[in-house]
Amino acid sequence: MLLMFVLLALLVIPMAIGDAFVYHIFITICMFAGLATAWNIVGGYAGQLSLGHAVFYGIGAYVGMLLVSAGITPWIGMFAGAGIAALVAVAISYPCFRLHGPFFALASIAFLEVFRVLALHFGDITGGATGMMVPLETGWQWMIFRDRLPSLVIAFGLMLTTLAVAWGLRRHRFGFYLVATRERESAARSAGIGTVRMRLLAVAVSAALTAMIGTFHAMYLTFIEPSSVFSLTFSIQIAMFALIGGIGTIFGPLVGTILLVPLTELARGWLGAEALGLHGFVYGTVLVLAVLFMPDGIMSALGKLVRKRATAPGASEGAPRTAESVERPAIGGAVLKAENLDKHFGGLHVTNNVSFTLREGEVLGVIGPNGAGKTTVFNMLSGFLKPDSGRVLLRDADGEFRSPTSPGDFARLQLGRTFQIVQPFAAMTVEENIMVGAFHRHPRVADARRAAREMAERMGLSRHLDDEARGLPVGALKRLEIARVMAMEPRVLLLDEAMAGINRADLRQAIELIREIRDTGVSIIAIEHVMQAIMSLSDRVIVINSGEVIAEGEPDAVVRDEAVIEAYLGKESVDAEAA
Ligand SMILES: Nc1ncnc2c1ncn2[C@@H]1O[C@H](COP(=O)(O)OP(=O)(O)OP(=O)(O)O)[C@@H](O)[C@H]1O
Repeated sequence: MLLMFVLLALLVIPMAIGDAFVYHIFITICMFAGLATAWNIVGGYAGQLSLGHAVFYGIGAYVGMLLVSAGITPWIGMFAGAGIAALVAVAISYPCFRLHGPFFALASIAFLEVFRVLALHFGDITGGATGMMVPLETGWQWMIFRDRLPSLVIAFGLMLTTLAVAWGLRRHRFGFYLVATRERESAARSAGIGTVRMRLLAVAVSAALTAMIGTFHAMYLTFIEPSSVFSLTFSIQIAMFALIGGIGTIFGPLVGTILLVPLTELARGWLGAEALGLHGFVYGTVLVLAVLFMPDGIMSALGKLVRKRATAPGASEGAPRTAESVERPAIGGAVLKAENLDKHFGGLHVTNNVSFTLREGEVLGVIGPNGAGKTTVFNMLSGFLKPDSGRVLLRDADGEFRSPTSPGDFARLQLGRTFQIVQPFAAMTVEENIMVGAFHRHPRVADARRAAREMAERMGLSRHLDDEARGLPVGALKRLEIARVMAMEPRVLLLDEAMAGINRADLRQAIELIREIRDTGVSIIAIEHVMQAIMSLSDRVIVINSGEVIAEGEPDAVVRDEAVIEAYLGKESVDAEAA
């Protein structure tokens, strides 16, 4: 409601005042709000801090201008520019996505400089440093007007389009995937998300929208030249509006722009004549204050003020729901086979000829001293590491054995894994975290939400549904990790120290929970140091020491094995005595 009012005001206020300068300010607000919102799809949702977004704005401006010079309307030029910008965005972002944080930002600045130099160099086409001017034909066809009102209407329309795209994206599965990728790339990959593809899509959409606004703005200014179009200051301004308003939020960039653009323009208007540069000082002071007092942006600060952490009606108090007792299915044939897995890290032989089989409906415990290579085996069983030799075979739903290679392939074959150090999507709510897993089986948002709520109830997380994952206690975080994976409805579940660091009450619940999961027919491999859990859950145990399987069998037999006592259990009891 408030948003409608604000948006309407952007159109009505300049019309009511009718002053050309006021029109100019509001056109600038709409343009920057659109640009900052488009930037936020990459910088906020996907977490790639681009400081070179003026590249796409410039492509839109130049393509539009060149086509107008050839007698083609900017309404077509706008889409041509968007298409070219999207292609350029994919081409230059693909190699840069390996870079994170400041390195990605630096690379984006480098590309901006390359485009500025190219525009100067190909002066025959772009007019070089002299710039390009539109042929002064007015009318809707050329997007050039004597009055300011039509330009405001177009800028407003472009801003609304961009906001609608950003809003739709964030609420769509794609938006969840983008934010999950930003928060924890490995957890996102284990949920079957093609993280590189997601980022490329984001950058393409963002670049296309930015270029469309670029075409419009070139027509509005009627003149462009390389240093003002491919400008670092301009790029930083776009990012700054989004950062101050609330990076990653849907409407933060709009709010940031509405507050900062009038301030810049008015300060320039009022103070520019009095004292040269003073407007920059005023603007800078406001930025510093905003960063000091609202480091996560205005929208986050407002969100914290109004957020009510309401308890969902009928929510359980944190204990996993006890399921009606289901008869445990009989253990079946092989479902996963590790064959002669060998892995080196430099000179370190981390796993040596590791082979074992997991059978359907079985719980296979994996124990061994710290640094034995257990997690490395898990990483090979889930596609995060490629073995130097050997292979992993996973049975698909039709009973055929396949040899998947990437985490996405493993996820598609219904293998889910947790991580030794929990990997929640910290800035997402508990519900959203579980939805990321649920999308695997339920592509529609409403279905995924329903499945996530059911899973939260089963895991005793209902009380926390609307809480951000970053604030959860350890026990709940461990349950959330399992909930996200279970929402994928896996047939094979890999648990990496799911019970480390939890208290006794939580431990009993966790053991019960894993029994329930097992009784639904899921085959489980669990790395665990908590012997109580290993002894009460495992049907079989394998012991890994120095990268080799040194024992395998029923839990009671394995713990009496001399080699196991020597390598693992004995050492632990000596440690316990010493403590
Ligand atoms: N990416 C890597 N690069 C180099 N060495 C690694 C890498 N990952 C693991 N290692 C080393 O490989 C060995 C096995 O590590 P791994 O994490 O598989 O052991 P673990 O049995 O899971 O231990 P823990 O019980 O402590 O988790 C260790 O010596 C570790 O330092």
